[in-house]
Amino acid sequence: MEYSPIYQNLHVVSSSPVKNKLFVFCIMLSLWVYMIYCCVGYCSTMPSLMVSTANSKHSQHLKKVDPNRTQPRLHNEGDLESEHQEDPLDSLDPLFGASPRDLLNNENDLDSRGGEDWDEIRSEQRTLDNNVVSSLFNESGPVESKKLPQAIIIGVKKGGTRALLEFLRVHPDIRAVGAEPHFFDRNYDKGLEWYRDRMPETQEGQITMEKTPSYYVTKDVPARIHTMSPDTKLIVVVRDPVTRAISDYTQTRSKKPDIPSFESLAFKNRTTGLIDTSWSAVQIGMYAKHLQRWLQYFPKDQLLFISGERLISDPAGEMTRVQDFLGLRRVVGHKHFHFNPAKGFPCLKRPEGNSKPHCLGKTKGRTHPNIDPEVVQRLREFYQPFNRRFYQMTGHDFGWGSWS
Ligand SMILES: Nc1ncnc2c1ncn2[C@@H]1O[C@H](COP(=O)(O)OS(=O)(=O)O)[C@@H](OP(=O)(O)O)[C@H]1O
Repeated sequence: MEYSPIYQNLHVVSSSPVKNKLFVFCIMLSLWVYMIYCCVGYCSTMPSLMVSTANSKHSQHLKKVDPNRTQPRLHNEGDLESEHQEDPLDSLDPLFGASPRDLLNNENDLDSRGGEDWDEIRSEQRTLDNNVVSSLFNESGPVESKKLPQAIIIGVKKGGTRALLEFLRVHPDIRAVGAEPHFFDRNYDKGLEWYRDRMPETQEGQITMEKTPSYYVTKDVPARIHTMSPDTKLIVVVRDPVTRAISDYTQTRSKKPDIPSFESLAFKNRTTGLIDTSWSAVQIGMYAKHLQRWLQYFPKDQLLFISGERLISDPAGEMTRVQDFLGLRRVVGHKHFHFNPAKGFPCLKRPEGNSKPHCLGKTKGRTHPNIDPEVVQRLREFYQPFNRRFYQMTGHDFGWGSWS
């Protein structure tokens, strides 16, 4: 017989019961060390015990990873329409008339593709739950099915909609599609079954959600959502309309660096100070106008307005309002947020463990260009009556100016 060192070694090990036991003991020891390592949060490849109690209770039922989710990608970290400027609220109605001049083309908005940034924190939790807990249940598991959304984040563009959706997706009773389906504005002819198919599977008691910020300003959308279900809960993240317009412009410029300056787009006539309300970046911020349309179809208490500013300064407080509005347990709170001073934003963290918080990617929080202060001031004056009306309609002062 040929000499084989492997055979020899195996033979030696298997022939000695003491060595055999030692071998098994070493393997067991390594496994235990690895498990402990995982439990304290340093491991992302093994089932973790870091899931919150509330999460684990619900996620027991989660047998599948959301097929709609993108794969994890980590990141560490006055009416001047007429020159007379009487009452802008009475005389302006851009959305019922001509379509906005959309130099800020949304079609290729990176955000439409979904919140890749924070997928890892959720999919990790849920996949692990699936692995560990599903084995404790019967083979077939609880029934899952795709449902039309019962709640939708309808706007506004650049308000903080992605952050809100990602915060909500931490909640075990919410399943949301990451990408923006744009069903009620761009894909309506595809039918409700197409729309339903975009949704993640849910179990009894879970809420299905999506976000498409252009809904808030699109003329036909309120009627269409009402036709789908008059009970749909609607969430709007609003932000100072001047900052929102600049953010909107910044996003477009990042894709089309050659576009004209903000100042030249904002005015119809810079000398007279006439604001160009046909520019979508200006038009979107006339929140009161858009709200009028929604209130023709939905009662006020079916809409929740979240402050984009507070979503940054007090994410837990705003999340409490949203969870209450949706009739959910208050699961997402202070312990899920870590403020990242370098980014200037709250990032999501696991309640336990010491893994790194997860922040939104670099398409959020871009540096805004410096805009001529006179132009900013003129825009503030322009929005003043719209803001005031919006505060009256919502019963909430969002604090976007000293006049309030
Ligand atoms: N936690 C957290 N992390 C990062 N960014 C945050 C966060 N909360 C709110 N924001 C603000 O969200 C702004 C983008 O808004 P949206 O997500 O609604 O944009 S989009 O319409 O979906 O493109 C984005 O606007 P810009 O700062 O102008 O880029 C952010 O200010």
